[in-house]
Order: sequence, then C-alpha cells, then structure tokens
Amino acid sequence: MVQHHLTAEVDAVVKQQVAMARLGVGECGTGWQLFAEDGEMRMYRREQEVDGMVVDPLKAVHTVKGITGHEVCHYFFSPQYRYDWETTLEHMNVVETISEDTLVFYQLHKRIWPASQRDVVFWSHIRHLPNDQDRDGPHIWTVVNQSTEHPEYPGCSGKTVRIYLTVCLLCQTIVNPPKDGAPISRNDISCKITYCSVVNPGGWAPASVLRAVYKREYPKFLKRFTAYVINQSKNKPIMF
Ligand SMILES: Cc1cccc(-c2n[nH]cc2-c2ccc(F)c(-c3ccc(S(=O)(=O)CCO)cc3)c2)n1
Repeated sequence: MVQHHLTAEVDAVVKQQVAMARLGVGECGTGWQLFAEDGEMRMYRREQEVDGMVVDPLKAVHTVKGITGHEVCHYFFSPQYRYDWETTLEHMNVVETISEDTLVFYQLHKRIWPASQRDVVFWSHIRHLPNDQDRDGPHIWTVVNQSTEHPEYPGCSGKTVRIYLTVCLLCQTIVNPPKDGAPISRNDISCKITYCSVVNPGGWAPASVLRAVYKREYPKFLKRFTAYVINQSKNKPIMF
C-alpha cells in the first residue's frame, strides 16, 4: 500500500514533540515562567516573538485522579466529543481520514474581541508508546496536532485569519494497586498530563492582548477538558 504523503511528517513531528514534552520545566535557565496555578495544574510559558508576533510556547502539567492516559487522549482526539468540551469552537469538521489514528481537521473558532476570527487546519495523530521507565506499566499515550495545508481550505478567505499551531498532549497513567490484591478501581489510578502548545496567531495582534487571552483561556480549557473526561469515564470500565 502506498504511504500517505503526510506519514513521514507525522512520525517525525510526533517523535520530536514527545521528546520536548518530556523535558522538565524545572531546569533553571530553561526560561519557563510559571503564569498560572490551580490545585495540581501548573502553567508555564516562555516569552517568544517571531516577526513581532507573540508565539509564546506554553507547557502545562496537571495530575488528575480517576482517569487514564488512554481515556484523556481518546476524548481529546475523537471528533465526536469535540463540541462537548471545546467551547470556543464555532465549526469543526474532519477534512480527511488518513488512517484510524490520523485525521485532518478544519476548525473555526469564536472571535475574541478585538482580534479577527481565527481558523486552523491541522492533522491530529493518536499513539501509545511503551513506558520506558516501567516496562510492565501502562503505556504512555499522546495526541499531536500540527497545522497543515489542505487544498479545500486555503488560508486566504479574507474573512478569517489562519493560525498555525503545534500541540502535544502527553499522558502517563499512574497505578497504585490496592494492598489487598483487590481489582484496580478508579480510586487507584491517576493521570499525569503534559500539554504543550506553540501557536502563531497568523495576523498581527497586540502582544498584551494575546498574552491576556492565553492567560485566561488555557487554564479554563485544561480544567474544562479534564473535568469532561472524568465525567465521561466515571461509570465506564477503565480504558488502560
Ligand atoms: C485554549 C485556547 C487558547 C488560546 C485561545 C483560545 C481561544 N479562545 N477563543 C478562540 C480561541 C482559539 C482560536 C484559535 C484556535 F486555533 C484555538 C485552538 C485552541 C486549542 C486547540 S487544540 O489543538 O489544543 C484542541 C483542539 O481544538 C486548537 C485550536 C483557540 N483557546
């Protein structure tokens, strides 16, 4: 079977993004600054501008009880749930199904005053990786979203501004088996989530406005999304 033209790119970007997501933020001199905290959630950014535009890389780390990395990635990747948790969506459709673990999405997001409305085309890939710290432990799961071109969605409609993003959601399931050898329940599991994103907003927008939007939107997004996964999963068998 002939490989899809994106397959090589998907493989390279996933490997690179997983490696970056695994890097800690603690190392001094890495330039990561903590900008939001809420319980177990910590949000860091590096202030970075390209051609005068804010493209601050973001790294969020969060630990959530009662769900697994497979469940978090399943609900993040699968299109049928997206309108449930992505509340800034005005329109979303799957432009192409490259394989069962690789889709191409078009998304039109709600306008954030005073900037013009943004849209984005990206491939999205879900994958699980052996847990190299604990060979017998549950696999690590990841979803990588990477902007891409698509002939049906040229980025020059004029009405909206096309944004460019790279997002990596990396999830590690932690199991604390019950002492008495009872079956593992949701009280015995938690998920360590790392969410990395670099967004080029496309058209120019004031740095102060963009940074204020990120500061407000990212913590809301991660809390809302993880609460959604907890609620969807709680009465279902555990997906390891
Ligand atoms: C979480 C967040 C941060 C910064 C801005 C906003 C936001 N508020 N109103 C409109 C947007 C907006 C505009 C354009 C976008 F591409 C995305 C966008 C955000 C996340 C992702 S994703 O890949 O992480 C999850 C899939 O939607 C994709 C697009 C979000 N939301």
